[in-house]
Amino acid sequence: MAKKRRKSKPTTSKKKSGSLKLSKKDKVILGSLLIVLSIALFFSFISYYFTWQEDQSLLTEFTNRNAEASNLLNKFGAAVSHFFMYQGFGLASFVFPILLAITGLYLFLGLEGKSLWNKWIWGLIGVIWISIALGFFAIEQPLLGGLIGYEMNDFLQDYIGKIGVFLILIFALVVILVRLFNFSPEAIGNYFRERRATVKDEFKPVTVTSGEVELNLETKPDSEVKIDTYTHKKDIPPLNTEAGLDVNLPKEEPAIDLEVSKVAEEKEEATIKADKLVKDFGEFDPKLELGNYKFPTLDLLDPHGVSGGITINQEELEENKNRIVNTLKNYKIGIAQIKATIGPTVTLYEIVPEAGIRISKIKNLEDDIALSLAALGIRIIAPIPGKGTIGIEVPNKNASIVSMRSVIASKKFQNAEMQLPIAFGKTISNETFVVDLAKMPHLLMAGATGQGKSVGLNAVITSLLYKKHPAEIKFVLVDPKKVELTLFNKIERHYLAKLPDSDEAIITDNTKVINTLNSLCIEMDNRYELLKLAMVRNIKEYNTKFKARKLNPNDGHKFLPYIILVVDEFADLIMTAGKEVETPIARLAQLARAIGIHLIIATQRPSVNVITGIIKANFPARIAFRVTSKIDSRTILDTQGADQLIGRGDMLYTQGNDVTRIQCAFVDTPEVAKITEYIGSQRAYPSAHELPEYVGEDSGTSLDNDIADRDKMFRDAAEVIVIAQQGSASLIQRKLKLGYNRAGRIIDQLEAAGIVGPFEGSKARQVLVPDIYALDQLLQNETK
Ligand SMILES: Nc1ncnc2c1ncn2[C@@H]1O[C@H](COP(=O)(O)OP(=O)(O)OP(=O)(O)O)[C@@H](O)[C@H]1O
Repeated sequence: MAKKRRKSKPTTSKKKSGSLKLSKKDKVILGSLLIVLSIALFFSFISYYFTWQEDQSLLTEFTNRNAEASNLLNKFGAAVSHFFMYQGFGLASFVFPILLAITGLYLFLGLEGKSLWNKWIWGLIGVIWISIALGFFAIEQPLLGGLIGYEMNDFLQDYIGKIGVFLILIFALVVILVRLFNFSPEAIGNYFRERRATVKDEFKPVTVTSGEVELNLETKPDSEVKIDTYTHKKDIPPLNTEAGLDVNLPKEEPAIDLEVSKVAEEKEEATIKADKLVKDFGEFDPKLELGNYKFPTLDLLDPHGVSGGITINQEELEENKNRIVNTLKNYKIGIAQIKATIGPTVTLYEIVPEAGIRISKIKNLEDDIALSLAALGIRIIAPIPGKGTIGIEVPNKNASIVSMRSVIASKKFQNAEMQLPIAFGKTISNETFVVDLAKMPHLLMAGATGQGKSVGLNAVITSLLYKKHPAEIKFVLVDPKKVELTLFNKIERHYLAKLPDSDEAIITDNTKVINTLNSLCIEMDNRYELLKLAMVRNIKEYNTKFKARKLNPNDGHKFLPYIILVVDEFADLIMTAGKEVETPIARLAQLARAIGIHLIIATQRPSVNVITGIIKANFPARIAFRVTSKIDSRTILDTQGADQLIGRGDMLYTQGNDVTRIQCAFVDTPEVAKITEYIGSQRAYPSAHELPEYVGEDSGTSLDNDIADRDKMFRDAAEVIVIAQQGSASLIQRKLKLGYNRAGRIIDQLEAAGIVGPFEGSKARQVLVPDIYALDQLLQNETK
C-alpha cells in the first residue's frame, strides 16, 4: 500500500508538469524557443551589467525606432534585464535563463518531466535567497540584490534587525542544503575523514621504511609475470595453425557458453518481467471473472435428524458381546480382552484371543461365527491390519444416518489442504473420512443396485462443489440412465464441460461418450504439451507458474482447471461400445493424473467383463457398496467383504492394500437440487467449459472393412442376424456361444460390411440386408 501511494505521487506531478498535453513536434518547437529565449536572456543580463547606466534613459522610449540601446539585445535586452536585474532579483536573475534552458532541453529531448517541477521550486527559492543575501551584504549595489532584495532586507530589518536577517539567511541556507543536497553532520564528518585518509595515503611513500620498500619490490616481479604470460600468448597462434583441429575446439566452447548465457539471460529477463507484472497487477486470479461467486452454504444441507454423535445402546452392546464370547467359546476360542468401537452403522468388536490361539483358526471359522451371531452384515477381519487383534463388525440395530452436512462441516474437511478433497462419510470409529481425488487418482465405484451408489456419487460431487470455485474444476458428466445426474444441468455454465457442438452438457447418448472420451484424450495431449513448454511436471506446478505470470498467454498458456469425468453407468457403456470406450478410458486413466483429469466410474454390474483387467489396473482407488456375491466383491476389491455389507451407503474403500469400512454420507436429491439451484442462480460464464473438438475418423466410423481380418464366425454371425432381423451382439453371443468382446467385434465388422446399421443406443441395430439370398449376393460381390 505504502509503495502504491509513493508511486502515485510522481504521476500527479507528471500530470502537472505535462498538463499542456503537447504533441512531440510541439514539444520540440517550444523547447527550442525556450532555449533560444534563455540564451537571449543570458546575454542581455550579462550585457546589462555593463550597459545598464547608459541604457537607463532609453527605457521609456521602447517604441522609438531611432533610439538604440547598448545592450547586446538592444532595447528588448535593456528592458527585460532592467525588469529582472534592477527591479527584480539582481544577480539571482541568472537563475531564470538557467531554468528556462533546462525546461527547453526537457521539452526538446522529450524527457520525462518528473523532476522539472522540483527544479523550478528550488530555483525560485534560490532566487529569493540569493537576492536577499546579496541585498544584505551589498546594500549599496542595487544590481547585486535587485530592488526586491533591497526592499525585502529593508522590510525585515525594520522588524528583526540586521542580526535577525543574518540569522534567518543562515537558517534558510541550512534548510536548502539539507533538503536539496541531503547534507547531514555525518556526511560532513565522513567527508572529512575520507579526505584525511587519502591525505595520509598520499603521504605514505614519503615516510617509507626499509620493510615497506621490500613489499614494493615484491609486487614488481608479479607484474612482470603478467607481462610474460601475455607475451607468451602471442606465441600461441603459429602453434595453433599447425594443428588445425585444435583451433576449432576453443572456438566452439565460447559459442556454447554464449548460448547458455543467452538462455539464462532470457530466463532472467522473463522472471524479471513476471515479477514486475506480479508487482503491478498482483498474481493472476483465475476466480476473478466470477469474483462474486458465493460457495453454497451449509444450511442448504439437511441434518437428517442427527443432532450429533451416535446414541449408544448399552443393552445392545452387552448382548452382542456375550454372543460373541459364547460363540467363540463353542469353538474353544478363549478371549483375553474385548473392546467395542461404535460407528454410525456398525460396531467393531475388537478381540484379543487368549495366548496360543491361532488367528487362522478364527479365520477358518468366519462363516460359522457369522451364522452363530445371526446378523446380516457381519464382517470378520482377522487380523486387523497393523494390530494383532481380530475385528468383528456387527451392524447396529438402529443405524444413524451420516449427513452430508456433518461431514462438510467437519474440521477435517474444512481444513483439508488437498487439491480435490472428498468427504466420503465416517469411518467405523466415527471419524470423518476425507481423501484427495488428485492422489487416488481415479475412482471406481461399484455395488448392486439400490445400495447407495448414486448417493455416493452425489456426495463426491457435493464435496467438490463446497470446496472448489467454478474456475478451478469442471465436470464431464456421463449419465446413460438419463435421470441420475440431470440436476447438475443447472450448474452447466459454472461447473460443466462439454463438446463444442453438443446442446446438452450432461451426456446421455453413448455415441457421444466416445467422442467426449476422445476429446478428453486430445485435451490431455494438449495439456502435456503445455506442461512441456512450461517445463513443469504437473498441473499444480503449471498453475502456480501461470498465476505468478511466468507463462505468457500469447504462447497458448492458460489456467487449467481440473477436469473430473463422472460416468454413472459404466457397464452400459462398455456393453454397447466395448473397446471404443475401454481404450480411451484406459489411456486417460494411465496418463491423465499429472494434467488434472480424473475419472470417477460407477457401475452396478461388477462383473469381469465390465471391470476388466485394464480398468482395474488403472483404478487403484475403489469403492464397493453392497454386492450380492463374494465373486463380485473380489472383482471390485480383490477381496471379499462387500457381500457382507448392509447396504444403504455402507461401503468399503481401498486405495491399495487396506480396506476401510465407511458409512457413506447421505445427501438426498432435494439437497442436491437446492445446492445446484443456489449455484445456478448466480452469475455464470457465458457457456459451459469447451472441450477440444473431436472429429471421428471417416465421419464417425472407425470401422475396419478388411475381409482378411474378419472373424472366422463372421459369416455365421451374419446369417444369424439376417435370419432374426435383429442386429444385436447378445443374439450372436447366445446363438454362437461367443464371448461378449468377440461378439462386439463381429458386430463392428458387420457394420463395416454394411450388413447392420450404426449403433443406436439401447435399441438393437437395424439390419440392412433383408434375407439370406441378399446376404450371399453382398458377400460374393465383396470378393470380386
Ligand atoms: N449413505 C446413505 N445413508 C443412508 N441411506 C442411504 C445412503 N445411501 C443410499 N441410501 C438409501 O438407499 C437408497 C438407494 O440409494 P441409491 O439411489 O444411491 O442406490 P443406487 O445404488 O444408486 O441404485 P441404482 O443403482 O438403482 O441407481 C436411497 O434412496 C437411500 O434411501
